[in-house]
Amino acid sequence: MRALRHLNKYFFKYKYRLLVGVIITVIARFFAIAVPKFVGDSVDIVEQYINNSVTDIEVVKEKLILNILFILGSVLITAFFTFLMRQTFIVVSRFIEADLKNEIFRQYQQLSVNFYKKNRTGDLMNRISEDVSKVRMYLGPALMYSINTITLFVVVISYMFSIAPQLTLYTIAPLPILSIAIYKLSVSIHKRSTLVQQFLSKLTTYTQESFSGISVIKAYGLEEQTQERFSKLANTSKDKHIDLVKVQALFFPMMILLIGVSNLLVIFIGGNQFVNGTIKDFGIIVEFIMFVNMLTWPVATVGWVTSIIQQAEASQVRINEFLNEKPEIVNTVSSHTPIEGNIVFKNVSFTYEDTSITALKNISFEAKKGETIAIIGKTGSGKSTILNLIGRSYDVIQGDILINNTPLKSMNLEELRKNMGYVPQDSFLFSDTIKNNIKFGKEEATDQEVYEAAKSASVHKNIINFKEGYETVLGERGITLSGGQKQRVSIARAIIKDPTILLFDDCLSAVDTETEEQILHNLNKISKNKTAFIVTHRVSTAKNTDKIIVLEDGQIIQQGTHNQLITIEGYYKNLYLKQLSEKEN
Ligand SMILES: Nc1ncnc2c1ncn2[C@@H]1O[C@H](COP(=O)(O)OP(=O)(O)OP(=O)(O)O)[C@@H](O)[C@H]1O
Repeated sequence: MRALRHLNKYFFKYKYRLLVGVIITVIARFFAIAVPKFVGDSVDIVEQYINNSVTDIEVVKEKLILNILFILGSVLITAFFTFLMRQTFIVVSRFIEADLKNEIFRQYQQLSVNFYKKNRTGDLMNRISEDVSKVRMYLGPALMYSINTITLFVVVISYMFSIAPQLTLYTIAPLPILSIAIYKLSVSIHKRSTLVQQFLSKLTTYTQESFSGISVIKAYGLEEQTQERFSKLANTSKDKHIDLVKVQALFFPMMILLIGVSNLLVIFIGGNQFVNGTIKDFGIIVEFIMFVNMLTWPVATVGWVTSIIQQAEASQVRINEFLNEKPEIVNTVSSHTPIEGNIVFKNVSFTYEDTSITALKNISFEAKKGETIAIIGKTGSGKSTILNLIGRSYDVIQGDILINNTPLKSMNLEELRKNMGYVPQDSFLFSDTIKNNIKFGKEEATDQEVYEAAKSASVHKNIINFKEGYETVLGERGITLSGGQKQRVSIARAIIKDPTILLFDDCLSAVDTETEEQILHNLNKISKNKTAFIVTHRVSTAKNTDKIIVLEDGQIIQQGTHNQLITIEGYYKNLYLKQLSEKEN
């Protein structure tokens, strides 16, 4: 129950609603026990008429009608309050469920890129959906049934004791057995349903992948094999379901058996006691039979609730694990720290913790405000890592990165990110309209600003050629953009932000050289006061920049302008000559 303490703050938040819930439950149970009492009374009056202790049939009739009206009234009131009880507890549980989801999502947003690398997306999703659902069962049904059971027990059993103590003991004796049996059954049901869930999610993942990769499956003629693997998974999933159904099928028969045993005990022992005079009224036996039936379900819920709490505890442990995770990149500065574009790397070395790969070794360079820097080098040489470090996706441990002589860590992180326009290597677009995808960089942007940004990224003409223009929906529900179009929409998203620092991570690779030239030309115009870093494999991209940094194996091997570097023997000159001859051929 330790992990579940995390939820106490939410119980506190909704304390008044919960208090109302408890009062409603107590009222509902009080009226519920009135029914057996009036039934018992009715049997007694009939019995008295048969024994001739009451001789006037009109008195009997009047009493019976009155009891029927009381029963009807009690049933209606009980039903109304039971409705209110469910409304209160279940609604509160839905409130807390939403609050908890928000808390988890907020935490996810704060956690750094490294966290996402260490944990699988499926796991992150499960904790915010499956696990929260299990916790909700504890917040809603478990709480509601517990209060219901406690109230019913206190009210019913004390009433039973007051009218027939010995018979009460015999009647409730089998109930703990029922509770334990239901508990065992619930645990077994839970184990089996977890397996069912696992296989269902395997099946879903497999199906999803098969649909996404349908073109590869068809191209390699793998339909048969894919079908076979699907059938195997579907069969195992079916077997697991049957296992579950077998155990679930035991639930109600077991309850009926134990209710039957309790009823028999009431009839047998109650009957004997009535014959030997321990019990005076025959109606008591009828009342007790009704009480036994009334108690059975709450007793069964004790076992069920115990297993719900166990599952909720296990889920909350998993949720807390992520909630307690400390973000690696934190903002320690709340004051205003102007972001100017002078960026200096001083002896920066960087090793990725998870792979132990040293991506940068003793890197030093300077980028002045307004300059455009090209970073060029073989694949895996550390180009993207430089951009990642400027954007503080990771923190530097060895060496320093300074922006206007202030270490990066001493800058307000929010301000830093606001002043940064980053275009990743594989551009990601949301399943939304093109316009909203561009506006992602500046929510309040006007249509005109969106068009201007798209023009600067040389994608405006493509967009207006679509039937729906800027309102064209992308992704699964809509059209798929070509690689180059995607890259350019991503560039427009960065440009619209009008940031101080632009980080382009090889984001012109899918664009033809002519369009690339246009974009670079536009960029030149808009980046007068901005510092821009362009990671590239092409000399055509690098040649007009203010400085070119050539990386190899995490080290800077050359640095200078295009004109300087083509005169020096080395990587850049070789690349230049190679790409030149490719162009000529
Ligand atoms: N997030 C990461 N976690 C662990 N290792 C990484 C990570 N990103 C990159 N690396 C490793 O660091 C090295 C440098 O990678 P980086 O992405 O900076 O190279 P790059 O020059 O941008 O390559 P490319 O041109 O292929 O994009 C590589 O060996 C890579 O495997």
